[in-house]
Amino acid sequence: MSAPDLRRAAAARALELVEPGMRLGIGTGSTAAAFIALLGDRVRAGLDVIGVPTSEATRIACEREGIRLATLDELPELDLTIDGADEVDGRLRLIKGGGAALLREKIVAMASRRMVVIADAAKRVETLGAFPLPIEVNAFGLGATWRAVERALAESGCAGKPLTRRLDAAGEPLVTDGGHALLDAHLGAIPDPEGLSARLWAVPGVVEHGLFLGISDTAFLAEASGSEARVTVLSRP
Ligand SMILES: O=C(CO)[C@H](O)[C@H](O)COP(=O)(O)O
Repeated sequence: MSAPDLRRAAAARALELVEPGMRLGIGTGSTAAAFIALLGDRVRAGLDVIGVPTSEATRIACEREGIRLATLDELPELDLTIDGADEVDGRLRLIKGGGAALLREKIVAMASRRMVVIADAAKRVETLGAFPLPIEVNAFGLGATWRAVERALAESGCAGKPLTRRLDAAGEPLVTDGGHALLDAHLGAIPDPEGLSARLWAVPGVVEHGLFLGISDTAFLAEASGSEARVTVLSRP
């Protein structure tokens, strides 16, 4: 069972939630791409839905599949967002932003009545933080913001952990779809995600961070079971 097979199995399970006429938030990343491909098949077979993409990459992928799109200005309330995640804990708290789309992903998820995560079961963790936490920051005053973020991390029990600036494929500083810089905090473990979230939001140059807390209520996690993919449903207690 390959990783693409697992992504497709999780995406197929989420597709069962999609009903005609729904306004969908459409996530970013390789698992979201599997969902977009399956949704495209359904749209070509006559399903009428409209989507709001969470990144330029997703917008292009949806257009290629013939999925009708709108902006969040045109559709400020959505029925359902389907998106991937980099880590999922037992309380459905997430780390997202591995694909640099965390800001739009969070705005779209928060505008949705429901956010459902699709992922390989390997993303399920006991404690968030092994995946570097993405922190989107305004490029103005980056040095000062950097130091303030380090202080916020230290106050949250994550002292002395390295912070790096995300680079793009060409090795240049990455610029997000929103025109911002992206930092990655290599924490190993986040003992208090809610406390860290509050402290990061208190830093003026922080635009958003990749902790999604209390946003998603369901995750479809796919793992191999013999030659089949088994999808486990994780629900927020
Ligand atoms: O948050 C994201 C993009 O910003 C993605 O959803 C996350 O990185 C998971 O990606 P993938 O499905 O490729 O593992």
